[in-house]
Amino acid sequence: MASQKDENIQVVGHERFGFDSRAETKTLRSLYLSPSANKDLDANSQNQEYGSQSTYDKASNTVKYTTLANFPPVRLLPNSERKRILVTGGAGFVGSHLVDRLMLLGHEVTVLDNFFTGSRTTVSHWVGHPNFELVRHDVVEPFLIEVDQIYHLACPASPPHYQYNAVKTLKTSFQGTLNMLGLAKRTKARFLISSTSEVYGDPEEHPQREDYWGHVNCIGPRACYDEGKRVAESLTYGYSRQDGVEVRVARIFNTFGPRMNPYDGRVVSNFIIQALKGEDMTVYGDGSQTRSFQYVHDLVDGLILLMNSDEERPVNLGNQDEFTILEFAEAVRDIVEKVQKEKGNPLAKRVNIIHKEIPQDDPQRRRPDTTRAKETLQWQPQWSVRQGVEEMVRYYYTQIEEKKL
Ligand SMILES: O=c1ccn([C@@H]2O[C@H](COP(=O)(O)OP(=O)(O)O[C@H]3OC[C@@H](O)[C@H](O)[C@H]3O)[C@@H](O)[C@H]2O)c(=O)[nH]1
Repeated sequence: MASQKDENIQVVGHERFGFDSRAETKTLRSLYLSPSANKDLDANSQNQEYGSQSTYDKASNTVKYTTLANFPPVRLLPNSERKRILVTGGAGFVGSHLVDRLMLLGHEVTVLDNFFTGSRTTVSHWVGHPNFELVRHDVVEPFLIEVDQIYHLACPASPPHYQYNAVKTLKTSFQGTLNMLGLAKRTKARFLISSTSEVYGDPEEHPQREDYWGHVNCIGPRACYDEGKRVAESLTYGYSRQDGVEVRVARIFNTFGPRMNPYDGRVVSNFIIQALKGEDMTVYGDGSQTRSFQYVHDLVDGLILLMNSDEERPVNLGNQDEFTILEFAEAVRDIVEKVQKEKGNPLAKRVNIIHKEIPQDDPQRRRPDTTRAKETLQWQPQWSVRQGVEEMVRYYYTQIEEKKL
């Protein structure tokens, strides 16, 4: 897991396409990392005034919730620059990081979420802020609001979650996208959909470029998500051609970071939690299948750039560093051991890596060709996988320590 640069990244985001998305990493971290984990990564980190809404008391095994009087300072934007932004799935893993960024930048943000896989706690630090609104709503039902931009992220994304109720996943992808495109048409809002690398299925071309049409088993267990997202893309371009809706399509490759549901079954959270708890790490199959993992702040940078650019074609957003799953398991184990040692809490013995049956239709190789994102958005990931995994390990470490997991 060679890292390109492991220095502390102080600022994320860009000033481009008339939209300034820069934010200080320490401010973002204060919204999801505990003060001690934050200090470990950055000795100059702010003392957290707003990120921590609950305090765990070991002696009494109680947790104290505080209604926050303080919000993180948000940028003051002139009316002409302040946008009304809707984020569907805004209480999910990716959505909540996007919401943090858009809020810090000074925009008015409305989050729609049915909390099926998202959680109110991911955005609770903004509840009560005058620029923020949280609405429990399922996108399969119409929703009316006046907005300038729509980030349509709502859909379960982890294979066990999206397969749990396949029909609902398809309905969310189709009906939900139809409703949000209808809203974009009526309000003339710009519409961005979070599509996925899964539209390429088990790819026969490597790496995957946006003009590759994919290799999807339309009757397999993954089809509800893969075909759901494919039809969602078709709908999106239908509205663009027929109704002139301004559309943006992000094909998101494997993404990880803090606030990922630790039990959603995806590989990064599974491996970290298993290693932290001293349990066997479960590699599916022989572990020779590959993935390329991007850190969530890079994805948020890419989504905002894409939304504000002129690029109407689909754009891959992902990290190009490709690992076999077995290599990745070993790398995660090393990082977890490093953090445990630093915390003076090493495990008595190294966790084992064991093998389990590989799920049907599991893609064998996956790596994005990100030439288009580089050329049209001037975007490329700045976080190494190691930096991201380490931050995520520290996040889960304190969650376990504080008995939140
Ligand atoms: O405990 C585990 C979990 C997963 N895996 C393997 O790790 C690889 C990655 O699995 P994940 O479940 O994290 O993610 P997948 O790549 O299968 O799907 C993901 O693709 C891109 C996104 O759109 C979605 O978030 C998700 O569907 C797979 O080969 C899987 O079989 C393990 O070896 N062990």
